[in-house]
This record gives sequence, structure tokens and C-alpha cells, in this order.
Amino acid sequence: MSLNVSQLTGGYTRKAVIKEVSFEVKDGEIVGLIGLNGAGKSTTIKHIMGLMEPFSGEIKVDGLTLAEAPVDYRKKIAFVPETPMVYRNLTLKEHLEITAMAYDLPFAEVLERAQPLLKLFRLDQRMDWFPEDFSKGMKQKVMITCAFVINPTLLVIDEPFIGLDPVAMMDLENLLLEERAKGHSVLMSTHVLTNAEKICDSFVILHDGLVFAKGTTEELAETFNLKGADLEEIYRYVAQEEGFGHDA
Ligand SMILES: Nc1ncnc2c1ncn2[C@@H]1O[C@H](COP(=O)(O)OP(=O)(O)OP(=O)(O)O)[C@@H](O)[C@H]1O
Repeated sequence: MSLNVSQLTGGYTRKAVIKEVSFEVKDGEIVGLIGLNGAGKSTTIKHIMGLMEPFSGEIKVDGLTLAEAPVDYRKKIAFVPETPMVYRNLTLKEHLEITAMAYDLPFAEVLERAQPLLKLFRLDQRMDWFPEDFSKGMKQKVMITCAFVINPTLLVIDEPFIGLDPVAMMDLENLLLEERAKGHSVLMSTHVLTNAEKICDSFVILHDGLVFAKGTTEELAETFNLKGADLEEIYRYVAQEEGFGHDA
């Protein structure tokens, strides 16, 4: 079992923003975390990344909690944030170097793994450039490259498609499918439901900090009595029927 989130409650002040959130991402599975703005997707991800401490509940990656094995836990996860975060005075090559250092990997190995990704994203001739000066989409490609080169058990991606051109979107989809084929797990938060439906095995719908529903597209359609509906139709129905948006 790669990621197991159990009864997770947490928030920024004393008030809980996410409440008793439970779901799992098994080995070789891509799970989409969806919900309106403010539903609690990023907050859930921040807890998984160990950037926030839960009020209660438990998060396990490959059976380990952050408290039990902080180094191993962190090494198993790679993260692509919603807003690309690049270092101001470091070149692309140095970004890879710092990634290797952070995950305690030989730089030569990281550089080798990075080659096909850099080529795919047309960044291979820009190793000595400063990503700070790249476009948003190019910065995102740097973040994606740095995440994939560590060969993580669990890849957590917050809004992966925003800012990417259509070719890069397809490239990323293929990369994620390759991760799945390797038996790795992916948790992906997104508003781009058409992309999500193409590659995700199942979904967790968050609303107002609670897990509103979870399952495959077919299971969700059955839950809401919408046989044959696609994810977007299900989501639109749920948002209307349940009044999503009125209080989010
Ligand atoms: N740094 C923060 N301090 C206090 N409250 C926050 C902070 N970040 C988010 N929140 C609150 O937590 C709730 C959940 O926000 P979160 O960012 O997790 O939602 P989201 O589902 O990721 O939304 P979006 O789709 O807009 O990215 C919101 O009510 C938001 O106002």
C-alpha cells in the first residue's frame, strides 16, 4: 500500500479545514483529488508532504508515518507544487544537483535519468540557464523533471496541467502512465477533469474539507444514479444537487 490517509483532520488555526479525510492510493494507481476552490485539496496535500501537522488521524507512505521514519518517508515522495518554485541564482543543472543532494542520490544517476525528460521538454540545451528566467510552463517542466528523477514511490502533483502547452500536457500524461506501469503511485489534484478522467484510476471528491464521494467514474456514476455519465457530468450534477459553490 503506497499512501494511506486515515481520518485526517487538520487546519491552519485551531479550526479544522479538512475533517476526517480518508482515502488510499495503492501501488500502480493514479488517484485524482478533485473539488471546488477551497475544498481542501492543497491542505490535504500539505499534510501528506509533512508541511502541516494533523490535529488527528494518520498518514502512511508504504506503511510508514512521518514521525516513525522522517527520512525514509520524505525520500519516498516527490512533489510538484501548484506554483513552480525555482531557486533564483541556480541554473537548471544546479537544480538537478540540489535535488540529488536532497534525496541523497548520486548526481551522475540523476543526470542520466533527467536526460530523456529534458529532451522531451526541450530543456536539454538549457542546462546552464537560470529557470528563474523561464516561462511559467518551462518552470513547471523543471519541477516535473526534478520530481521524476528521484524515482519516487509516491508522486504528489498539485494542479499539474495548468500552464503547460497541449503537447506538454500529453507528455505529462504519458509520464504519469509510465509511473503507474512501474508500480508507483500518483496523487493528483486537478480542476482539469477531462485530463483527469483520461489517466486516473479513481477519484476522491472533497467538499468543504470532507470526502464527499470516492471511487472510479463508474462507481461515482452509480452512487449518484447517473449510469453512463462521464466525470464532468457527474461533477456538474453533484455540484448543483449538493449546492457546491454556495458555501465554498
Ligand atoms: N495559509 C492558509 N492560512 C489559513 N487558511 C488557509 C490557508 N490556505 C488555505 N486556507 C483555507 O483552507 C481552506 C482550504 O483551502 P485549500 O487551499 O486546501 O483548497 P483547494 O481545494 O486546494 O482550493 P483551490 O482549488 O483553490 O487550490 C480554504 O478555506 C482556505 O481559505
